[in-house]
Amino acid sequence: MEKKYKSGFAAVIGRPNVGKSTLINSLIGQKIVIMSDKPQTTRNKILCVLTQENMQVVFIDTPGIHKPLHKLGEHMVKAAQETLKEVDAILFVVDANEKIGGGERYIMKQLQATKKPVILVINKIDLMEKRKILPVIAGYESEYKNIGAAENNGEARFSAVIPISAKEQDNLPELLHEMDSYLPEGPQYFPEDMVTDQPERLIIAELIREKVLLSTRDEVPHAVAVDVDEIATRKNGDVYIRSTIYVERESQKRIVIGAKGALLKQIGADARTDIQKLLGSKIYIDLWVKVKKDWRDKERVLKEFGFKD
Ligand SMILES: Nc1nc2c(ncn2[C@@H]2O[C@H](COP(=O)(O)OP(=O)(O)OP(=O)(O)O)[C@@H](O)[C@H]2O)c(=O)[nH]1
Repeated sequence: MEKKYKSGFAAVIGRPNVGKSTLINSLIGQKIVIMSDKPQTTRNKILCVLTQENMQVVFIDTPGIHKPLHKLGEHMVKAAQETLKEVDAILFVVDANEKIGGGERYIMKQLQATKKPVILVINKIDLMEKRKILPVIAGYESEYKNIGAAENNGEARFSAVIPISAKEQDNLPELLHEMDSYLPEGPQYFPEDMVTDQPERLIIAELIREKVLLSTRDEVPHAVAVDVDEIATRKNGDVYIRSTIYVERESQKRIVIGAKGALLKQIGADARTDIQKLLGSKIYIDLWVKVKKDWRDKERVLKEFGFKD
């Protein structure tokens, strides 16, 4: 019998520096994850789309989940938790060589609230003697259980534990094989060439969204989605980008546009600087603001990210 195609979302969670970007890059086989040292102000970020013969996985980052509460608004933590409730699996990436600390415990607590399959990915095993890996696994399992007992009065377990080296590309097929069992049957949503094509669009949208959030501060709290409607390269190499910023209310639209369009202009100018860095060409940017009440709906988000009907 022919095996059905599978597709879905996986969140990649872990403290800074554990190797999330390296893992994504190794999975994809080319460097498309934008490593940014800017503060993570956004809701979610598509890290990459991995297309294989039997499955397609969209890896996303949910910034709100890896930082302690005091550093972030509660609403961002909530937003991240909501996202995690919609993914099919969660990859919790840790550094095998680091002791379990407050950061990991904080994340594990969040993860238990999601009730989703969590795959513990123990990274950087190339830096460790093989015999020392088992105790690391046992350490995490017992912590997770304890947190589960304290939080939910119940036993909590990782769905799987996979030791890997993202850098040496060790055990990655096993990780993907494991993921396959958590993905639902579904179509190949994104075209195969997504890896090189779409992320650029998504990253541009992401950069614009970041500028909107930065320049409006908390006045349009995360009620913003950005679509890149058109990217056209002119004969001389300049790039024209038309993009729509979606907000949920008229009042938010007024804020984003600003007095005499000043804020929108500023957003465009700031975004242009970054996009120019990304694309390496001269950029013209045409920004529109629209009110769309239901963009938060899952369907809307899926569409935004290029899903077909
Ligand atoms: N030896 C070894 N080093 C690794 C491995 N994976 C990642 N690294 C290194 O660890 C450092 C951090 O890796 P990143 O991939 O940037 O980590 P990250 O989790 O994405 O970090 P943030 O973007 O800060 O959240 C880099 O110097 C990587 O080269 C691994 O499997 N083995």
